[in-house]
Amino acid sequence: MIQLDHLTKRFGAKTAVDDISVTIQPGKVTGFLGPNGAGKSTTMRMIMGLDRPTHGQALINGKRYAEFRSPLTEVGALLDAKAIHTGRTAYAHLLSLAATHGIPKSRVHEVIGMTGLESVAGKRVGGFSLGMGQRLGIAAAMLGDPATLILDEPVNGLDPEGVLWVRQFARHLASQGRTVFLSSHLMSEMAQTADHIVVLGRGRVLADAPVDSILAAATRHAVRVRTPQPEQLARAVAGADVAVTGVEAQLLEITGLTAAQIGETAARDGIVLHELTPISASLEEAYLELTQDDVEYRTEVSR
Ligand SMILES: Nc1ncnc2c1ncn2[C@@H]1O[C@H](COP(=O)(O)OP(=O)(O)OP(=O)(O)O)[C@@H](O)[C@H]1O
Repeated sequence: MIQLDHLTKRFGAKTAVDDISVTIQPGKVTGFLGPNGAGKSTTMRMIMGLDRPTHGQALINGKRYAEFRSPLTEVGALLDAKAIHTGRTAYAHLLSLAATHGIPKSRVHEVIGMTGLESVAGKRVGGFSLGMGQRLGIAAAMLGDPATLILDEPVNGLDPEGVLWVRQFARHLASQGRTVFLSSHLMSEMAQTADHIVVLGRGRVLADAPVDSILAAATRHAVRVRTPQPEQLARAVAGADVAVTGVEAQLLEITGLTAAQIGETAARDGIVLHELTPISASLEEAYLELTQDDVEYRTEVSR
């Protein structure tokens, strides 16, 4: 479990993380979402003891990172996949990490197998693809068999196969009862990977909820109906939770009813329909809406 308790980080006048209190539960994949600059990496760095909070604290299973006598066996992290000595082989890299933490050689072979690095373990890390580098970073994070995993943008820049692998691996680790906390700036990716989502915008928590309820709240369901009898249809479907909006002369957008309910009402009243289309706002659109006031660097469209 990871507990963030009024966690705050200021860099001079800039507040990167602004008083966040969140609990990240074991046995689940928790997605940490937010636009660039939202404060995700800074939060993860504070959990890992790499940045000191200005205020508040971050606890892993009840302790601060600095209090662990053997941190690698408590928490593994992938924070910057490129920060690896490039001249070494993957095997040598993992072996030296293991040696300095009293981890047996057999575990190095285990994590190499677990992350599918067998065929490249003897190759120099400098020649690794991004995907292989990510796998190596995850292998290093798994060396101490930690109960808590923190991965910063683990799918960034990966091909579809790599993305799928990270997704399945994260789910597998959570199913073993581990706490898995991973960041992304892509809602669609997180919706497929996470059980629970924490959305950050300008250092503040904008949402902290199970992925299902985020999806339900985020997606707008409406039905587009084309009919030569719009007034009649609007009267026929009228009800407390129903909203009818005119889009064009013979085109309505109706919320609060399913396409089937609208079709049946129209049939009952003899109203002719030319089109009946369920529409839903994409998840990515909903996420942009949620964070639009919180994007630090907005792309200006020049005309
Ligand atoms: N060492 C630092 N000194 C000054 N400002 C910093 C420092 N580290 C981060 N920041 C600022 O804090 C804010 C949050 O940055 P952070 O990297 O945590 O965001 P992020 O959500 O991880 O975004 P990204 O995906 O772009 O890394 C940004 O405005 C960033 O410029």
